Amino acid sequence: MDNKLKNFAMDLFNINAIKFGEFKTKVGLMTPVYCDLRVIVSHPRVMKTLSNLLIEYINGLEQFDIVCGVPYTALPIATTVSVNIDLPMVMRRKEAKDYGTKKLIEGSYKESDNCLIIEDVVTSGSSILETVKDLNDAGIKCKEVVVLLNREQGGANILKEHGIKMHALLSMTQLIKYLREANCVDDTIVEKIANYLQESQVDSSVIKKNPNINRLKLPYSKRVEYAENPITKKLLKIISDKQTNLCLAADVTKSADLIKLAEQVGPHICLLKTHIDIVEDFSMELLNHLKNIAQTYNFILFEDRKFADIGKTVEHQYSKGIYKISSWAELVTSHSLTGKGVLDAIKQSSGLENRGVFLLAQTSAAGSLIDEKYTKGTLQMMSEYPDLITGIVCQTPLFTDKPGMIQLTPGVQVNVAGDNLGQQYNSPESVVLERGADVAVVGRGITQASEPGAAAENYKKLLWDAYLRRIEV
Ligand SMILES: O=c1ccn([C@@H]2O[C@H](COP(=O)(O)O)[C@@H](O)[C@H]2O)c(=O)[nH]1
Repeated sequence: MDNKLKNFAMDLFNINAIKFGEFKTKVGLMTPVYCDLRVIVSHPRVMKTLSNLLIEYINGLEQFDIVCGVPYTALPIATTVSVNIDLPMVMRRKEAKDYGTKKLIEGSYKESDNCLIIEDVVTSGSSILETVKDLNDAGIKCKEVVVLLNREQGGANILKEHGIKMHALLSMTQLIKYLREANCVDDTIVEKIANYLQESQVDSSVIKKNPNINRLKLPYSKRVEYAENPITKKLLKIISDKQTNLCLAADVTKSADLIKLAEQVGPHICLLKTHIDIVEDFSMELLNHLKNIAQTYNFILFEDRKFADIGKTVEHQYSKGIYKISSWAELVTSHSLTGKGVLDAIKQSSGLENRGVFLLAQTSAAGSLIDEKYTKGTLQMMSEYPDLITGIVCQTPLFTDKPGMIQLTPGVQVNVAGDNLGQQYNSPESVVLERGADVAVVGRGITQASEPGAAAENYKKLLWDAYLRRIEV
């Protein structure tokens, strides 16, 4: 089987079914490898090989009453299998006809027939689940799917969670290994794909309840109506009106520098993020200046306080002390570490009408102790406080089905070299196109530029162009 698969991998490469470069996926993110198996229908020899490979695989599985291909690419593949092993096939329509039977499943079948599903490529498994749902609604049982290629991005686990066992002829790792051995790709591509697979894992949250709502494809202006928090609405409107998804990390230590910076970059940003406790000559006067500048240039003041204590302490840290954060920062960040008490404290002290919170679910720092369980717990907290949470601070698209929430991504610079204290950078294009950022945080890329205003304008343009490419305007 190994040799046959290797030859088949070469066939796929030769007919241009596997491409390397920069491609957009179904959910709007970028990928360095694209599998377009629709072309197989034009290559009967490759189709025959695929059919034989699938049949060899299926013969090792339990018996099925019927087979069904996931529309559309897998339809002809399932047909060849059906014809060659004499296994009846049914077809799933993507839309019901508006005349005649209005059935979604075409063909002859009995209720409780056991159906084998066939699919070409699996990323999240969402298309398979849509097919399973329609088959189940028609009374047909589906427990197993055979796929040509598993992209290894989490689809197998998601299907397992839904009671579907996935069998794959090839995994992405295997495919790339075969192509490397045959010198069809070089080590740089192999490494790029390995990194991409590691960084683009998906979980059940990407299985959208409503396939029409995907924040990565929706313009900011259209997302306003989905936001439940008033500051989130305000932010989305500012982003849309000013055409900027740039947040400045204004990490300077003197009031005069902060004011000057705010004036210089004001026209180009939607958020001005502060660490107010690093300002050596802090006074409430500084905040009055900042509030005026924010009003003049229409941006939001955002204190990156990263609350992480018990609720009662956070209540004081938020509203009392010398900084009185709640009185001027419309947005703050919080860790999810100590649980919901923090959010309740912020909610109580601010009222809901004019404050929002970004929860930190991942960090850009190397060696962070945040693991997958912590990140998932943070997303759960987000779902429980839709009226308070503005979004999530993270590095990868952890959610796509909540267009009213904003993904804020720090660690952004044109020069992606990183610093000597663990900060890791990605380019403006990649955070928006590959990592799902709605708003990108840029600090030293602007503050250390010789002309911060011009640098901010440049970042604004790069980020906005990437956003336009993402939504395909
Ligand atoms: O994971 C995180 C969370 C927050 N930050 C903050 O963003 C800026 C980044 O500044 P640069 O100069 O662009 O590195 C800074 O204020 C951090 O506190 C982050 O970097 N990573």
